[in-house]
Amino acid sequence: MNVCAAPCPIAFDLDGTLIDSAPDIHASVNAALREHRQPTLTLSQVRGFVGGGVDVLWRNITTALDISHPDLRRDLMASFMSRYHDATKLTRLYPGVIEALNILADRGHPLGICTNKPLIPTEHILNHFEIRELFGTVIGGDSLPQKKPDPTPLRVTFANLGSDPDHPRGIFVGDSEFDAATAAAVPVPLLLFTQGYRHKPVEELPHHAAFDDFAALPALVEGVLIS
Ligand SMILES: O=C(O)COP(=O)(O)O
Ligand SMILES: [Mg+2]
Repeated sequence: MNVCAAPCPIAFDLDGTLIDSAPDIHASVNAALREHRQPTLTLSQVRGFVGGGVDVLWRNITTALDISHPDLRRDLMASFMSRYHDATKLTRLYPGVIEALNILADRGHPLGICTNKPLIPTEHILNHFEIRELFGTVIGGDSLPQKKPDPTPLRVTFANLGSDPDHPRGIFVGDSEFDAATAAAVPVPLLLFTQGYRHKPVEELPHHAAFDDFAALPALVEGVLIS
């Protein structure tokens, strides 16, 4: 595992890590399904489909609803995106996120976003919560040809934050199987937020430390750093 000295680049996942966005994703999915006279899904079903980006979300939805026609799938995704690109009404920051980000920024750590959410809704939600300026780089699910769990987006995030591209240094903060696999592939330490959209028990995901309250994050970051 690569170690990092302060100031250390810190990359954050978005959905299920900084924000609880599943209610807005659920609402946009169901509006698209209704528009095309399809059955709707529960919040917990949709929450379980988040993490791999929009293509994975809709692959899961069409499998669950047994929708096989490619034209219908394309129309559903277009209808979804027309709502999702600026959906913020039902989305909340997890408690303590702003305070933790400000503490880490004040300590001089360069901060970035590495999400599988497409860039347009990502930028929209960061601006909505007035936290966009805290991040030196924002890599979305459609910013590069690769998505998490491919390590490339996280490597690019750290490189954009000043890390040597050939020897990535940094810390990743995320919530899911996708994030755990990505951090392990770079490799960098993962700080796992346990209140997000993970499927498996915490013990089954490779991680450096786990936390359920953002108030604990600054101390966990300090614990990773070499002095
Ligand atoms: O939108 C998704 O499916 C995943 O987004 P995340 O990478 O921020 O968890
Ligand atoms: Mg996530």
